[in-house]
Amino acid sequence: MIEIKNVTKVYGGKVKAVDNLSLTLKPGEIFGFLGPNGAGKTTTIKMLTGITDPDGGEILVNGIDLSKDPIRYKNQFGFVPDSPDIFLRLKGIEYLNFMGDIYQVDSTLRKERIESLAKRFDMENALNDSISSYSHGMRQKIILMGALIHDPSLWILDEPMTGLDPKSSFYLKEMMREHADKGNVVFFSTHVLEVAEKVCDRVGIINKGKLMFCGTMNELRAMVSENEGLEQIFLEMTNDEE
Ligand SMILES: Nc1ncnc2c1ncn2[C@@H]1O[C@H](COP(=O)(O)OP(=O)(O)OP(=O)(O)O)[C@@H](O)[C@H]1O
Repeated sequence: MIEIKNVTKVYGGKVKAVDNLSLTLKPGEIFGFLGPNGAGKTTTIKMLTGITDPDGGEILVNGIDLSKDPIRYKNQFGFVPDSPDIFLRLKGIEYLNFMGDIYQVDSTLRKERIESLAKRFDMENALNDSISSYSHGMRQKIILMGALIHDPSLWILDEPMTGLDPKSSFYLKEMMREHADKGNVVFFSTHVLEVAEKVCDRVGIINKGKLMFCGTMNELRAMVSENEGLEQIFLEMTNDEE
């Protein structure tokens, strides 16, 4: 469960990247966070993961307050950032073991998880190569595998489908569903409406730091008139003209 309460982030004293945002995500749901470029999605994710501090409001994951118990808080989630270009000098397997060490995953469990994730993402033959030799999609996959190695209850994924081939994207969506169905929460950002439409139980639409809509895809569809598509509603909600 994620509780974001009246959270605000202001950059440089003037850019309100996130403006009084409140969201509650319940166990069992895949939540898609949608918005155009610069809407405040990454800033929200950075606050949710403790990378940057909010200027106001509070955030709780599974009842744990980020500002009061940051280590226990951070143990609750696995995070995949939008840029997978980190630890390029490590081999895939070294990176996974590094993540396993950080999260204190014991060796038997670690081996099992690495094998099963590598199989799912078709990475079995790439684990002994250095990450710098990987394609963008493979880098995305190794980061994803590292984020899931401690089997966190909450998944936080920033633009997770970008760069994945159709097969991996399909498996990831399937894994997201399975994970949510076990009573966990999957929170991911995207600027692609079709992706959200296919996998989300609920979506939040953010523009200029403000939440414009939060509800199920059916509730969003109900707002669409006969002559409009979902895309048009999305564009209207995120239109820059006042
Ligand atoms: N470190 C920073 N310093 C100053 N302003 C920033 C910083 N990071 C983001 N911003 C500004 O905050 C606003 C929200 O940016 P953010 O990156 O959260 O949007 P986003 O929805 O993730 O966009 P995108 O889809 O392009 O990644 C934008 O106006 C952006 O220019």
